[in-house]
Amino acid sequence: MEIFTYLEKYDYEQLVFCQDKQSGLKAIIAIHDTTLGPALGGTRMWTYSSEEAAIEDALRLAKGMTYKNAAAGLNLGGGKTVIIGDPRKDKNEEMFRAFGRYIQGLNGRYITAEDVGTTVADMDLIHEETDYVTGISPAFGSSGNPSPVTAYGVYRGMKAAAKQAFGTDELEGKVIAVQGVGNVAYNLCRYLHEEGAQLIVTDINKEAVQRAVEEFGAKAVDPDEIYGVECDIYAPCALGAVVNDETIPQLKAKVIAGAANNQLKDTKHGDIIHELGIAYAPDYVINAGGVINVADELYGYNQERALKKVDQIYANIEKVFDIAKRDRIPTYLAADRMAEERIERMRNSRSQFLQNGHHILSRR
Ligand SMILES: NC(=O)c1ccc[n+]([C@@H]2O[C@H](COP(=O)([O-])OP(=O)(O)OC[C@H]3O[C@@H](n4cnc5c(N)ncnc54)[C@H](O)[C@@H]3O)[C@@H](O)[C@H]2O)c1
Ligand SMILES: CC(C)C[C@H](N)C(=O)O
Repeated sequence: MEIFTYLEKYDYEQLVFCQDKQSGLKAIIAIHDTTLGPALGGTRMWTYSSEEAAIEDALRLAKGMTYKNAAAGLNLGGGKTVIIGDPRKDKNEEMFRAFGRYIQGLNGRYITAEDVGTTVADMDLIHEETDYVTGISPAFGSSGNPSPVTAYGVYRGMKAAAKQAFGTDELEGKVIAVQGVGNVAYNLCRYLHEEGAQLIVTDINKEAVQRAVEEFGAKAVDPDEIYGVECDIYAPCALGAVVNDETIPQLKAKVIAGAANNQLKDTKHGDIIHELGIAYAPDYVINAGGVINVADELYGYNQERALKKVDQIYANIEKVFDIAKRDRIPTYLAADRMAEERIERMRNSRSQFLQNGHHILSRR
């Protein structure tokens, strides 16, 4: 990969490589765009097949956070970290402490939180070295694990998408196919079950499936079967790239609404499902509940205020569908337009002079 060519093409600001021999830390922090504010995005720990794959993932995820934060109405830019390693066996205290010191070195340009492979306990270790971390333990007056709040946002966004497809946002009696019943989807299933939806679930983790069957009366299917089941709504809550050439012909659902990041394998798949009349709730708009929740820590965490903001995911999904109808475009493009327009408006509003972000006389 020609790194500077790539950074220039997609307008990235900064790429930081962090190495600590003693702890084994190998981390890549990507900062995409800080027009709206400091870059906020989680830290993913994963066993990448190559360094290039890790760099690509960090870059792709950081750009995704720029769009997610902008579309959610947050005054935050987009960034993300990947740590190369196996989260089940390569973690140690020194690693997260060393990483925290690297974050501190960026002096607030980047703020981290949980992502796949990292936990609240990891964030607490980072917090030993820097304040630029969110999703730390509630014992610190903080917001803790973002997953249940992400689930609430997905639930609200799914209702808004259902309204587009079925004329009502009632989910009672609707058949919903949930792919992956991990941290987010377990909580999502609880909301859906409480509203009277019928659940079909799958996961490669048998215990996770069993729990959903026992607690929510869900029907279990094998991982490969989930795409083709008879259902009203398909909720991808495991992996990315699940809407692709192989899966689209199998889909019976009228709505796609789930937590997973980067659900469309390629943008052309967003065009295809649009032509098929499937109502797609763009991933980064519907799954913004976690980042909205952790971002509230920057104002002194208030759960009520955070959940009120997460509730707005319903209106944000409605807005995406309105833009799609107005401009006759697929919803994934409408979401991009919504995010990009906000960034541009804010960039332009900064053309007036302000001393250090404050009025020139404010230090008197
Ligand atoms: N946790 C959050 O707050 C948050 C926020 C935004 C987006 N997301 C995204 O939502 C998705 C789920 O996040 P999570 O925190 O619940 O992760 P998780 O790891 O707790 O859950 C994912 C589940 O998917 C299962 N899975 C993996 N491969 C599968 C396959 N091929 N078929 C079926 N199941 C499979 C795993 O066994 C696991 O139970 C991820 O894509 C994540 O990036 C999470
Ligand atoms: C900041 C985190 C809560 C971000 C979350 N991992 C996401 O992808 O939205």
